Amino acid sequence: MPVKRLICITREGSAHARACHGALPGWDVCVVEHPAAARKVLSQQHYGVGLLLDSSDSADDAELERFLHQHHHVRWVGVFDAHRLVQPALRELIAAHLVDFHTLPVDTLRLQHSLGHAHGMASMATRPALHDGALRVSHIDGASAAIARLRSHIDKIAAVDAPVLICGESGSGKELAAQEIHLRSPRATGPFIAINCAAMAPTLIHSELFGHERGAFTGAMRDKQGLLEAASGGSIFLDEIGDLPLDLQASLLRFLQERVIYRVGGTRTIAVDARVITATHVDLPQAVADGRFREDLYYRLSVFPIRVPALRERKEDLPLLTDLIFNKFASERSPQLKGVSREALQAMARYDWPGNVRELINRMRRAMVLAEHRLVMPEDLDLPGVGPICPNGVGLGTSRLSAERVAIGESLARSGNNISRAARELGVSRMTLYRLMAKHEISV
Ligand SMILES: Nc1ncnc2c1ncn2[C@@H]1O[C@H](COP(=O)(O)OP(=O)(O)OP(=O)(O)O)[C@@H](O)[C@H]1O
Repeated sequence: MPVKRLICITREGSAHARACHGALPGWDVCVVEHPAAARKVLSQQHYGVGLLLDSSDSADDAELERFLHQHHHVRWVGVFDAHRLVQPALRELIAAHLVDFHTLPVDTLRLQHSLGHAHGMASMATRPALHDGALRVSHIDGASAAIARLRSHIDKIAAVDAPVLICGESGSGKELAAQEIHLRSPRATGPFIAINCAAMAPTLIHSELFGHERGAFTGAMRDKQGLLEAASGGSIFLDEIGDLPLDLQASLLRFLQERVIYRVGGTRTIAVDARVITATHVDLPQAVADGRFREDLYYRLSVFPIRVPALRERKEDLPLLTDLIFNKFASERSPQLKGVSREALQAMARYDWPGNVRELINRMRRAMVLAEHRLVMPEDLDLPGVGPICPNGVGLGTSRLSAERVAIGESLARSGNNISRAARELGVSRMTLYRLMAKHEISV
């Protein structure tokens, strides 16, 4: 039987602590004296269950509240002096953060029972593939076939030292993909420099990218290295490349052909060894056709074109991404909030996410702060045009289809795309699940 691990916050030497330890056979207990010490332990090791023992000093409650808020993954059980239970702050803390509580003197059998229950619940919630850093191969999260394809492209492209052009809608993860290419490439130990060409003033962009020599223009008091030079040995990511002014397109083309640059006002060539990764959310071939983008540069940049799929094309990733966002921003959430409701996930699946993952992050963060229930509800997300499951104009058939698709997507995500496990969980045969996946165009 696997050892059950427990982190226990208690004052050393307390009689209650000794009594409780003796009463917990089968548990591997890590005892710490205060939340700060527990924080350190939890940053290094995973504990599913925690015990707050004999915290008889109400002056510590605010710190304890902050700590519990941050460590909501742990199922906490508390043991308190009965007379403290009249204190409103402690009552709120128990209601918001604990799965069970006991009063002193503790009934050890009952305590064992609630810790066992907490352990069972914690093990249900564990997703090793998400929590174990060693298993994470990418920080582009998603279990959909579209993301698997993207990761596989990135793997291949990373190894080859040629320009990459990343296309995709705003907020879909183009910069993340660029970082991933860099991190998986032989240049990973070199710099990764990201620039948004649309955000830079046209008058500055030339000297920012290529640098300048002293006296090149008014205010150029000394020589300055440009971002391309700074990226030597690593990669430079030029976001919104479609917005690069035409004269700079010529300079960039020259750099790609000759691997040398001229600083503004300079006459000597400087060799630069930087991989160029570019991204655009506009249709570059159209920009070429309109004369806004050089055709020769387009072909140079798009040796390896990759496309980051929009979130609406991979809605089966929503439960997993939502879960990750919830955990990442858990410290900002309203205290009573424990997770995201099935209804909210269903509403998300009916929304098209024009702002993609960035919009999902923003809506979730807002919902987590403003939510008034234990779970994020559809109304907390405030999704435009997404009414209740069966609003006017959306028939039962459509609602059923959408719910079916979400349920399949969630189940596949939970089972790590294991068809047999997902089919068992959904209560259908593997054949039926394959048929339903084909119907909803879900692939793993
Ligand atoms: N698959 C993903 N997994 C985890 N986080 C993601 C994923 N895709 C995007 N994000 C997150 O969404 C946000 C937007 O991503 P990113 O900046 O890479 O998008 P972008 O396509 O470059 O946007 P823009 O076109 O506006 O520059 C970031 O916080 C990023 O970490």
